[in-house]
Amino acid sequence: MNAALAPARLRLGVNIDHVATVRNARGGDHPDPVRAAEIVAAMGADGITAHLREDRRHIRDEDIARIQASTDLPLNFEMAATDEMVEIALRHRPHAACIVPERREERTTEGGLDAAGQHNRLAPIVARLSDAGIRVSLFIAPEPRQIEAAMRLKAPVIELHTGEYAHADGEQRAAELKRIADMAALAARNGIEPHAGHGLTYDNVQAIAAIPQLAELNIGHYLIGEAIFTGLGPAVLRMRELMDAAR
Ligand SMILES: CC(=O)[C@@H](O)[C@H](O)COP(=O)(O)O
Ligand SMILES: NCC(=O)COP(=O)(O)O
Repeated sequence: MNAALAPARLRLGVNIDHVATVRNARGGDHPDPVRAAEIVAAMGADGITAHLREDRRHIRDEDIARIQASTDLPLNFEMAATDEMVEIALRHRPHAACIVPERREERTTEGGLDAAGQHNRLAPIVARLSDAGIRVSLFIAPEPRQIEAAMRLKAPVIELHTGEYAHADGEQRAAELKRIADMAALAARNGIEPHAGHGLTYDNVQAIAAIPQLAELNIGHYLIGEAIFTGLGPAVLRMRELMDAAR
């Protein structure tokens, strides 16, 4: 690894949404994503990510303030580009707001935000959040036109969607990895801090973690799944270890 290119430490943001998915399956308050946030903080993770979906299928409104109160870690609030979500973000003022695409019928966030095609809709949202001191991130596919759109929108951060990479094999995976590496470099050259996430696992994280320009990975579903078998603390530590070994 070229130490001159790599940010000091690749941050790990842990997405705790799917603790809430399990909680909601029974309609009660166990397992509590706040307890997960506390464990994640104690294990030395660098941030908490939570996605308040429009349908509230996992994280709910009241979780946001509780998560913020439970740890000093920065909260990366994932949100759709809607008036409702902007108001919620402005009320809670998280460290960062990551604007994600949302389709109610999807199983998960299947693709990146079309920042290039939605400039006029996104511009006032990015401006309002930024004016409130919230660090805006755009969850986009690793495509040059989306990076260029992020530049036009003056977003300080992008998060590259790694789902296609995670689902690909062989040559296709290598091509996806190259796309992510190239777009991380393009973003960094243009003053945008690149992050990455979605579908990352112990098996596929290292090639992504080795991309020198990336400053942060956000990882959730796999870690929460592993936590069932090993506990959340050990799962976070193992992911951290793999990330560190890749740099
Ligand atoms: C935007 C994103 O990738 C995360 O929010 C993560 O996937 C967890 O939420 P979903 O599984 O509901 O998409
Ligand atoms: N933005 C990606 C994220 O927060 C975590 O995605 P996943 O690991 O749950 O697929």
